[in-house]
This record gives sequence, C-alpha cells and structure tokens, in this order.
Amino acid sequence: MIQARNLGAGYGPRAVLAKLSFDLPWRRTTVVLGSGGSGKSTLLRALVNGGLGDGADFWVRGELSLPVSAQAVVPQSRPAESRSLGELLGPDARQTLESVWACAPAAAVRLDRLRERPVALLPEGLWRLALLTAAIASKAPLVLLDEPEVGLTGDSVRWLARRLLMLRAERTVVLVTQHLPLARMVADHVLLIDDGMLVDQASPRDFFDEPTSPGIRQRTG
Ligand SMILES: Nc1ncnc2c1ncn2[C@@H]1O[C@H](COP(=O)(O)OP(=O)(O)OP(=O)(O)O)[C@@H](O)[C@H]1O
Repeated sequence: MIQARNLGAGYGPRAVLAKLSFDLPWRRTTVVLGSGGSGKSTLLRALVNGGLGDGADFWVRGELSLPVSAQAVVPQSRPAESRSLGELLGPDARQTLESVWACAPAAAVRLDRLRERPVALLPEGLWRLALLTAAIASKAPLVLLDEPEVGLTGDSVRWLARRLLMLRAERTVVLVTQHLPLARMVADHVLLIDDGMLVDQASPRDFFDEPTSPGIRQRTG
C-alpha cells in the first residue's frame, strides 16, 4: 500500500495540495478525480520518484511511504521523447506490442504502423498509448497516468479501459482522469480532490453508486 499523511505540495511560494492523507491499495487502480485545476496532476507529480523534497520550482512535504523500486509515467503533456516506440520496446517490439495489446489487437496494429516514428511526433492520443505500451512492457510495479484518454477516439478509450482492467492485480496504477465512464470502468479505489483538498476516498461502489454528499452526487451524475 502507498500511504500519504499530511502530504502537501506546491510550486515556489504557492501551496497547491493541502495536507492530504490517503492510502492507495497495492496492485489496484486508484482513480483521481476532480475539476480542472484542483491539483490532480500535482498529486501525481508528488508521487513521481517518491516525491518528498524541496526543488527549485516544486516541493513536496509530509509523509509518503511509496515502497516501489520502479515506476512508469504517462505525463499529461507531450514528452520530448526522441526515441520511437520500436526503440523503447527493443528488438522484439512487434511481439511485445502484440502481447501487450492481446486484449485489443486493433491497438497493436495501429501502433505497429507508427512504430518507427519518434514518440514525440506521434498524433495526439497515440503518443499516450505508445508510452502506456512502454510502461506495461517495462513491468514497472507502479504506473502513473495523467489523463491518458485525452485525444483518443471512443474506440481507443475502450482499448485503454480494457488494457487497464488487465493490469488489475498485477500493477499499482494511479490514473488521473476527467473521463467518468473510464473511471467507472477501471477504478478499484477513488480519490476526489477539490481545490487541493481531499474531498473523498472511497470504493467505486460507494463513490459512483451511493455517493454521500451533494457535491459528489453532482459530479457522478
Ligand atoms: N508548474 C507549475 N507552476 C505553478 N503553478 C502550477 C504549475 N502546475 C500547476 N500549477 C497550478 O497548480 C494548480 C493545480 O494544477 P494541476 O495541474 O495539479 O490541476 P489538475 O487538477 O491536474 O488540472 P487539470 O485537470 O486542468 O489538468 C493550478 O492552479 C495550476 O495553475
């Protein structure tokens, strides 16, 4: 389990996360929800590389127990990754693609066509699937995803959902998203953040089917 107690984070003089305490279950998918600017990406960033510390432009304070040896990140912004997916996956790239996307062979075909192009130059959405493929292939026990559904078509969001479901029981996944249907499909645990505060942490059943507060009811429809 990943445990955070009084976790604060911010940029320079500005605190964005206000002393959050939460537990993220091991080998499960935690979905982080919240409106734009509420601090979801900042929370993910606090988890990258175990987080705690005062950097020049970003700081994380509090207690964070994150006992993993390796993590893979699919960031929100297009990375400056000059390597191609083929290079990221190594000599057996095609077989790796087919194996990672056995649950959605059309995704393997689509990505295979783009295998030789630098990831940074792939179409919006597909660079995210390419990095997700590399993350899964890397076998990193912790996978951090920041709105990986952005730029994907309805079909490819379904590929993503199917693949994330298959990671269950295998990896610890933290998924920041504003896509409620995707969240509902894949969540084992939900964190709701508003204005840097933790509003709720709950099972998907409690969160989506029996929301307790009017604010949460409004968000889940
Ligand atoms: N690099 C940065 N420097 C300064 N402030 C930042 C930086 N990144 C984010 N912020 C601010 O921190 C606050 C939370 O931003 P964050 O990106 O974590 O929210 P979010 O919930 O992920 O939003 P979105 O869903 O729109 O991506 C916002 O007010 C944002 O302007």
